[in-house]
Amino acid sequence: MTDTLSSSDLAKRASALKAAEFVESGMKVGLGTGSTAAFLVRRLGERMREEGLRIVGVPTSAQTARLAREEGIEVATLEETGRLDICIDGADEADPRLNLIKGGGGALLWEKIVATAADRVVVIADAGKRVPVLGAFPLPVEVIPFGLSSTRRLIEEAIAGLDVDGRRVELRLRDGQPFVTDEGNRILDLHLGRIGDPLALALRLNQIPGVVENGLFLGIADTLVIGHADGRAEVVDPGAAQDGDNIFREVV
Ligand SMILES: O=C[C@H](O)[C@H](O)[C@H](O)COP(=O)(O)O
Repeated sequence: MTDTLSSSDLAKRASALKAAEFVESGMKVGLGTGSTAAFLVRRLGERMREEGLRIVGVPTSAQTARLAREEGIEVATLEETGRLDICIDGADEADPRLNLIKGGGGALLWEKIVATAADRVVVIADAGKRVPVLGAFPLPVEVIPFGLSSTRRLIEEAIAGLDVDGRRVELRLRDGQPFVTDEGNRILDLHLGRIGDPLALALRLNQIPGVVENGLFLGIADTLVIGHADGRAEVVDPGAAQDGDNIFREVV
């Protein structure tokens, strides 16, 4: 199995295996989406079979719900669970304050709802996801299909006045057709290059009618687990280890 994994997948797996150790029996767990989160869900399934771990999982996408069920994890909704003990999810970019871009797989809306319902949010990623400044990865914005071209124009106008390097807005396609999210919405990818003020951008985007949510996760993550291809994983916990003062935490 190990032989067939790329070095990036080995790193993703290392971070997921480390984060799986934070999960204890009886916990209600938010289950992320994407290739890194898939390693986590499989590991939790393995722990259930090997050690009798008992958890309830709240998936952040239909895709993760399917995988969790395949692994024998009890799947529930947030309505059923109430607050979660922990949410573990991947990311597309993470800056030094653990602010993130998410939604590369189109699951940002459920992911943000599930993450903000959890007492602890752990991000799992390979080292390449760590960036000094967010924005090289296109920022996904979930919009409703009604009035899409008008919403898109308003987004273009909004970013024209903000501290970013690029301004291209692209409708996400899959197999030549507009990508459809689990909520039946569309994704606009904002090619910004560099996001000088993520908070200003997040607030501005979410004021636009037709925008459901954006992929900036500001002040949401508590811990970052960075995996390496040799199987090592570093746990970065800025709240505990560094300044501990995340200016976004109270705001978004
Ligand atoms: O919508 C998808 C999610 O935000 C993913 O967690 C993110 O795109 C990272 O995915 P991966 O682990 O596949 O790089």
